[in-house]
Amino acid sequence: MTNQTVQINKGLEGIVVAETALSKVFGEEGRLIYRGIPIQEFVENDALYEEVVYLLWNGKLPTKAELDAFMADLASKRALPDTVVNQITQFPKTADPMVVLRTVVSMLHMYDENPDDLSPENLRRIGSNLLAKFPTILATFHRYRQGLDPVAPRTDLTHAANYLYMLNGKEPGPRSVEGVNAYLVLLADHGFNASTFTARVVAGTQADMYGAITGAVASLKGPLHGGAPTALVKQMEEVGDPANAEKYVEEALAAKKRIMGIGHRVYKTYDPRARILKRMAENIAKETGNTRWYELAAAIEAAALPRLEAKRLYTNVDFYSVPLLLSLGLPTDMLTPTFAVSRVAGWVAHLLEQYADNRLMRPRSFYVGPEEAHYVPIDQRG
Ligand SMILES: CC(=O)SCCNC(=O)CCNC(=O)[C@H](O)C(C)(C)COP(=O)(O)OP(=O)(O)OC[C@H]1O[C@@H](n2cnc3c(N)ncnc32)[C@H](O)[C@@H]1OP(=O)(O)O
Ligand SMILES: O=C([O-])CC(=O)C(=O)O
Repeated sequence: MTNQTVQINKGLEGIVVAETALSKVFGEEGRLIYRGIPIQEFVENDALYEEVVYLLWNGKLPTKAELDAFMADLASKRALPDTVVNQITQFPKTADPMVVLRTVVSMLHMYDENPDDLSPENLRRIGSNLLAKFPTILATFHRYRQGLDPVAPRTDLTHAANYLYMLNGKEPGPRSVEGVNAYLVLLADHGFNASTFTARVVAGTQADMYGAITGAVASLKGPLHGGAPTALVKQMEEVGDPANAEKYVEEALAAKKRIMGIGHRVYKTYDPRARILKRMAENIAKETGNTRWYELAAAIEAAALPRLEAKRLYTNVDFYSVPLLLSLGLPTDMLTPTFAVSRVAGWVAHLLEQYADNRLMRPRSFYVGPEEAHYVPIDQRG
């Protein structure tokens, strides 16, 4: 093989490595379906996040009785072992919540009686255990770092409502619950995105599900993936006022900087989730009177898109998640963790597929180092 004959697909662009029946991204058309159902139908019908999780994990929408049982099971798994809560309260208060999440997910393997059994029933048990506990891990840390006691999870609230309740210590209003629930619904799965692929690579070695999800959280944290909102907040703060957006974007692009929340490996048009999130962010901004973030985002987008259209770069899901979640009162460093609260549904669903039909993931690299060199003893090296 020479570098003339080998085809190198940097970033695995366009490479198909497995089948999935979970979600399909129509990159040219700007459409997304979960098991055939267009994502906007879930939002239009006020579907609960738990319904989407059930759909992804079971291949069908739940009946009322199935949903009730599924929600009761998740709610019963929300609490963390006391030892884990104690450990979280030893972490540095300045820790990044994504690092806390990554660490605690890995730690939970040690508190599970049967963590390495890869049978489908056990994998479902672990998947629901993790999905149920993500909000509790984050809320426990968020309260501790503010010097507050953790709030025990409630079993009578939905996933979205309980998350907000544990973060803030008070029952959230319907607008916040609706907003967070819709956000969780929209981000639950997205083909072979980087964090999902990471999870599948780990599972491909038949390592445990805790390890695969730990890897997925690590991958989501990066600014080119789920970490983009944090970087976008920084850019918004630099812009400061919508009137500065044109100048800021022009200078940033001239300096070869990226505008965060713009561009996508698969979408060559506006991300359908961003369209919905934009509308929601605008409505919430108007309703709450907290318009700062929405106005900044809209001004940056208006300055960026005409300049980036020629490269087919459009608004992605991370962009309007910023004004939406900030207007709902989430702190900046909880944006990416909240993405993880949603996406764990997809990770688990993909892992169920991967373990059920596994083959070790092992691509090749093209070696460009020297073909012949020799060991030199340390005292003879110059
Ligand atoms: C949930 C999610 O993960 S959605 C994505 C979240 N990430 C972001 O929003 C970060 C900003 N966006 C990006 O960095 C990219 O668009 C990615 C990582 C999402 C996709 O990247 P890729 O498909 O690998 O595209 P690649 O990095 O090759 O860029 C292609 C060209 O577009 C440019 N480009 C890509 N994104 C941007 C951007 N946000 N701003 C400015 N220019 C950009 C690149 O500089 C490059 O230009 P060039 O051909 O002149 O060198
Ligand atoms: O699919 C991708 O590459 C990134 C993305 O939008 C997601 O993970 O939701």
